Amino acid sequence: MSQTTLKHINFPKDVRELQVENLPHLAKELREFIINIVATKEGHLGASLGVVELTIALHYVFNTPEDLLIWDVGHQAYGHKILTGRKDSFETNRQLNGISGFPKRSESNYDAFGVGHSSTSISAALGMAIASKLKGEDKNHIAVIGDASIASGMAFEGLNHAGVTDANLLVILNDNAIGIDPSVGALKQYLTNVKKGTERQDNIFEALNFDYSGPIDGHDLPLLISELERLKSVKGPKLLHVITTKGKGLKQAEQDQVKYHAPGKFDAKTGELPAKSAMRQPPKYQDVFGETIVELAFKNERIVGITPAMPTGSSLKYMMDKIPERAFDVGIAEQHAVTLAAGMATQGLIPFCNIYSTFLQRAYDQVIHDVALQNLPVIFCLDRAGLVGEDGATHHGVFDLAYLNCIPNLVIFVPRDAIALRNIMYTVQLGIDFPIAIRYPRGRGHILDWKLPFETIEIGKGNCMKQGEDIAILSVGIMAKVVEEVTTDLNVSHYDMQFVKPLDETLLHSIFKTYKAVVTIEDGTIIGGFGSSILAFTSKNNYKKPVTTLGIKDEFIEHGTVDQLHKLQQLDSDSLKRKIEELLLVLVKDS
Ligand SMILES: Cc1ncc(C[n+]2csc(CCOP(=O)(O)OP(=O)(O)O)c2C)c(N)n1
Ligand SMILES: CC(=O)[C@@H](O)[C@H](O)COP(=O)(O)O
Ligand SMILES: [Mg+2]
Repeated sequence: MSQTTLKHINFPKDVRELQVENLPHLAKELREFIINIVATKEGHLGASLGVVELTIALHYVFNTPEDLLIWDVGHQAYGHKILTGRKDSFETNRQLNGISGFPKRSESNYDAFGVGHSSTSISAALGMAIASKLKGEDKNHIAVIGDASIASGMAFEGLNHAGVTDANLLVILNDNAIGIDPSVGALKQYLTNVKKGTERQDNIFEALNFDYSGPIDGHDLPLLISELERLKSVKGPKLLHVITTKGKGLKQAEQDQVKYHAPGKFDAKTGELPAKSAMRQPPKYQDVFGETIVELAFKNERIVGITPAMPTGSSLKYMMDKIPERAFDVGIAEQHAVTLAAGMATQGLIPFCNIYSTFLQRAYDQVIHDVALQNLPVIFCLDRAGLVGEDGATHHGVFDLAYLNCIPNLVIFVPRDAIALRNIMYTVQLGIDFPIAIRYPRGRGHILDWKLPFETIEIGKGNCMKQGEDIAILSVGIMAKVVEEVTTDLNVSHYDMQFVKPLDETLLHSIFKTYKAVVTIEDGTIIGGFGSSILAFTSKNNYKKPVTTLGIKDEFIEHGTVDQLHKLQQLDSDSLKRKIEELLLVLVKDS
């Protein structure tokens, strides 16, 4: 085959017909292709660069899609997508109406399982392997899982079960010694010792009845291929330990693996990131959290911070750097993070447990059973609430208001801006006798001067932002900004209710007595969220005024920019304005 392999490749036939000695050239082209597109279109970079050889080897050796290949998390699957029919659409990756950044069953039959949240691959592959056996089918089932993801409880549950089956399951541990941030925990130390050759006895995977092989160099294509060929004929659960370098092939990505996990735009030739803008910008909510917790923790020694594997993303890193003995990265372990916080709270500590809204879904029982039921004063800081943009359906933080709303004892606060976030953090560390969830979005707000002297926030109180006539718009969180834009032109009232729970009932009674109609707006699901609580309030109190509830509709929202998605959900200022004007017309007609 000529040197232009990727350009003319027709998958899978052409790849499988290549000589092994031609595969490194394909790997080189695949890397360049990924770098060139991610440099301009953005996305996850380092993880996919690290598994280029592994991707080629897997598709070369196994008969995908008949053999079922599952990528854990799926942020490393760009090479897989490009090789399996999505080369031409790859430039639409993560964009509105484009392909998803993660494997997705509806996108390709090579995507055996939909992913995005970590540590699901072993259970899913085991489920498929058991199904194949029951159906009498002879297939291979392969889960590729990273060193940070395999340390999660769910992965261990899968290993523990698989070890007592004769399922035809191959787990490939892609060990690059890093998650988004450096991997943590005793398992990480164990894997490091295995690599150094100081931990050859009592192999943890052999102890779980897996046929263990490795560690082998995951960039050595001939070696990978011969090892995978050998494993094809090994029966039962097996684990191949592969060592790779995250960011392989792009110098900067290898050197700064945290930044190049998902670097944004960069120069494809030099690997350089663009210079930071010199213009003063409003801070990211994450940095408001990170800087504020440090400021508070220096004064209040009972404050502790917890993150499950997202120190950089959440900015808890600031506290880990300044007060390391009170800031904990527990790895991809959301359930543990929540119950750890609960345990700390029983002993008088003030835990700020920072979890992305979407990942808290995994620790729902812990929130209910370990925190709320015991009414423990855990402070949940739920980052990435609302629509997160290009990560799409697996990552939007739109369910939290609904899934938290029904939990007794739990207070839910949604700051409208950075100052409110800072002030609620200040307020709750002064002392609370209930758990609280504070949920805020990804990225920057709009307030430049946010580091003002702290003020306390009265629990359960809303604010009147603008007094008008006829219609009251009740917002929570960053929707206040959208309402503000609309109410500059329209003579209606705006209330920032702040608390989804408890509702400010005194304020609500006065609103329902004053206005002809009420509109609620939130960046969470309409079902079960803030608006639904307002509807429940009206029916409980027998108010007959019309209430319009705006928010995320009853559907999974795909990927796109946050602005595009807000527009599609009619949560942008033009849509809100249209809605209010329609309502005003109806009110005029009815009067
Ligand atoms: C349940 C859950 N928690 C957190 C994340 C965020 N996350 C995505 S990738 C990642 C690190 C994965 O590391 P590893 O498994 O070692 O794969 P690598 O990136 O090194 O290829 C984390 C923490 C997630 N996707 N799912
Ligand atoms: C794959 C994954 O789950 C993370 O990499 C996630 O994309 C991080 O999101 P942020 O960029 O919002 O931190
Ligand atoms: Mg890793």
